[in-house]
Amino acid sequence: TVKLQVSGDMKRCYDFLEMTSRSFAAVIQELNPKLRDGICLFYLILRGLDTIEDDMTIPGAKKRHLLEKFHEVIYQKGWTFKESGPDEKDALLLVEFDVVVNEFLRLPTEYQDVIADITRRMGAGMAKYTHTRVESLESYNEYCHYVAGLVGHGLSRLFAVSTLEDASVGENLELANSMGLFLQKTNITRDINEDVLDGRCFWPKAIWGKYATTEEELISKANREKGIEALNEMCTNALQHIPDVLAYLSQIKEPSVFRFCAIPQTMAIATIVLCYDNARVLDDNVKIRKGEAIKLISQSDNIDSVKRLFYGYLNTLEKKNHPDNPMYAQVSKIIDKTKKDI
Ligand SMILES: COc1cccc([C@H]2O[C@H](CC(=O)N[C@@H](CC(=O)O)C(=O)O)C(=O)N(CC(C)(C)C)c3ccc(Cl)cc32)c1OC
Repeated sequence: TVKLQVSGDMKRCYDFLEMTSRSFAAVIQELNPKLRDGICLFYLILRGLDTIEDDMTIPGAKKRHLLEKFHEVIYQKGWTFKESGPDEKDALLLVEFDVVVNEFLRLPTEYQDVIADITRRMGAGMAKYTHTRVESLESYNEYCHYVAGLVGHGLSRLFAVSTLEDASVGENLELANSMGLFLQKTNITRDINEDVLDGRCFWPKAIWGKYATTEEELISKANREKGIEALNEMCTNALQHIPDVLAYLSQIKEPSVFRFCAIPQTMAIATIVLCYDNARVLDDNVKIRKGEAIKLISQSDNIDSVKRLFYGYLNTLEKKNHPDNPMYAQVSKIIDKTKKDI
C-alpha cells in the first residue's frame, strides 16, 4: 500500500501543476525523468510561496513569518495551510500541501538542498518587500532577483546536479539571474493595467514618476502620451537582459531542458515587442495570439531556431522604434548589440 500511496501523491502533484498553468505544465512533464519530478515539486513549492505573498487577507507580521519559515515547512510531514483568503486561486495547493511535502522528502538530498536554499532566500526577500516599495531601479532589480532571478539560480543548479547539463551551468548565476529578470520584467510591464486596478504597482517609481504623479494617472487616457513614454522605458529596461538570455540558452545541451528554458523566453520576447509603444497595454492585459504562441512552442527546440525567432522580433521592434521616440537610441543600441551575437 505504501507504493500505491506514494505514486498517488506524485500524481496529485501533477494535477496541481496542471491546475496552476496548463501550457507550462506540459513542458515540465516532457522533461527528462532525472529532472521531471524535482522541477514539478520546485514549481509547486514556489507557487505555494507565491500564494502566501499574493494573499492580501493575511496580516503583515503573520505573512512575513510564513514566508521566512516556508523553507522549513517543506520538511514538515503533514503541514498544510487552511487560512488562505477565499479568492486565492491556488489556495487548494496549500490545503493539500502535505502531498507536496511527502514527495519533496523522497527527492535525492542534493535536490532538496537546492530547493530549500532558494525557498529560504526567496521567502526572506518576499518578506522584505511586504513592507518595502519598489521605487529605485536598484530595488526593482533586487525585487525581481528575489522572486524570479533566484528561480533561474535554483533551476541552473538542479540542471547541473542532475548531470544533464555541465557543472558550469550551475555556477554562472549572472546569466541564470537574467533568465528570471527578463520573464519577470516582461510580466510586470504587461500587467500594469490589471495591477493598478488591483491597487498594486510593481513598476519602479524612478521610471513612472517622471511621467505621472499617481499610478492611476499613469494609465489614464488624459495622460496617454506620457503613459506610453513610461511604458517604452519599462520595455527598454526589460530588453537589456536579452544578450544574457541568448548566452544562457547557448550553453544548454539536453533537448528537454532546452525547450523548458527556451519556450518562456521566446514567449517573453514576443510579448515585450508587442507591448512596445502599444497604448493598449495601459487599458488592457495584452497577450500574444494563440496561433503565435503555438508557433513559438514548436520552434523553440534548438538554439539556431531560437536565435532566428529573436532576430525576427528585433526586426519588428526596429520598425516600431522611431527617431522621435525618447527611447530610440537605447533600443537601437540593444538591437544592434544583440544582432551581433546572433
Ligand atoms: C532558468 O530559468 C528558467 C527556466 C525555465 C523556466 C523558467 C520559469 O518559466 C515560467 C514560465 C511560466 O510559468 N509561464 C506561464 C505564463 C506566465 O505565468 O506568464 C505559463 O506558461 O502558464 C515562469 O514564468 N516562472 C515564473 C518566474 C518568471 C517568476 C520565475 C517560473 C516559475 C517556476 C519555475 Cl520552476 C520556472 C519558471 C525559468 O525561470 C527563470
